[in-house]
Amino acid sequence: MNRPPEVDRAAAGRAAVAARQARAAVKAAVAAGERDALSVAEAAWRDPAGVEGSLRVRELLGSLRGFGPVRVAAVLEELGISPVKKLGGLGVRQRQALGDWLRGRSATTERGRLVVLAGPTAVGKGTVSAFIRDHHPDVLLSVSATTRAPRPGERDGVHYYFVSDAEFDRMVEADEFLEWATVHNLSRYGTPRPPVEATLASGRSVLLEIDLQGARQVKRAMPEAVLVFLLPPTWDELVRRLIGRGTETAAEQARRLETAKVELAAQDEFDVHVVNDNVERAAQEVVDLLTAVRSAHAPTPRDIDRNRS
Ligand SMILES: Nc1ncnc2c1ncn2[C@@H]1O[C@H](COP(=O)(O)OP(=O)(O)OP(=O)(O)O)[C@@H](O)[C@H]1O
Ligand SMILES: Nc1nc2c(ncn2[C@@H]2O[C@H](COP(=O)(O)O)[C@@H](O)[C@H]2O)c(=O)[nH]1
Repeated sequence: MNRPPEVDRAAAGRAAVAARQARAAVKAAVAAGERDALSVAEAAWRDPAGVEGSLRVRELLGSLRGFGPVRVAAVLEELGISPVKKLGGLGVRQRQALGDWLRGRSATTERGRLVVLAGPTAVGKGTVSAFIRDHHPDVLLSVSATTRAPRPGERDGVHYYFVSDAEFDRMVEADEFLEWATVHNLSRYGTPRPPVEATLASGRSVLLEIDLQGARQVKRAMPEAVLVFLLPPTWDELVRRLIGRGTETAAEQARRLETAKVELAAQDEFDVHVVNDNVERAAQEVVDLLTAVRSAHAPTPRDIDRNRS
């Protein structure tokens, strides 16, 4: 049966809006450093009719950090690509030229810093990380996956990706984690690898707020990562914070305090120690590590630590 033309027009309009939104999401992911521009181009060439394939080359270039219209136009001219060309419509030579250019660019972009924030339960890791997320949008705060249930007020994709045991198993099998661990002998937590890799490659810094086992795994996988141990002013204050937070049962609090003793005993494995007696100051010390300029004269984490003691 033939449908009236206005029905077809409405469906086509909805499809166009959806395609525009999908393209905008790809551009936003590249701009945020969550997707690497070369992998977007390669996806377009694998499937020219897909979302990436319908992205214009100038839109992809315009999503790169520091690339305004003038710089984009200059690169398009250098590569001999028309400003209206879509990624999926590039010929073999143009694909080669753009691919080489993107590869060369990522080789010369200085990688961002990876800082790992760990420390005993209730010391304030989440509080300090949230302060950094709210005041330093240039830093990517990695969102972990966990099998634990959300607490009141926690949102999926913001505080954690709340996943089932089966989904966590699948992610482990697919090697999707940079690190993962069973924490407090209870739930599993893991750092999704792709956003961390893409963000570091784009030159932005990444903060991981994870437990001791995860911190050790990251140091093995990426020795250049800076491990920060957050300390409470005193043991009694740590206990006060845990009980005052009121999010765990008495049994769970006792279990967490046992883990805390083990974690405090491992603090010498860390590059830097930060005492969380004041959230803003502790956050600033972590941010200084994330943004420190890497030059011959820049302080190393151990210098910063030494100067404080
Ligand atoms: N500098 C500080 N001074 C006083 N209270 C603080 C400070 N930092 C954090 N807190 C409080 O301590 C409690 C525990 O903080 P938070 O939940 O951030 O700890 P955490 O290290 O992330 O814990 P966990 O590892 O168990 O998730 C919270 O109630 C928080 O408001
Ligand atoms: N190894 C990892 N540990 C993680 C990760 N994300 C969070 N954590 C740590 O788990 C405990 C408990 O957290 P809570 O939110 O349940 O209180 C805490 O020490 C976090 O630092 C991760 O991806 N990997």
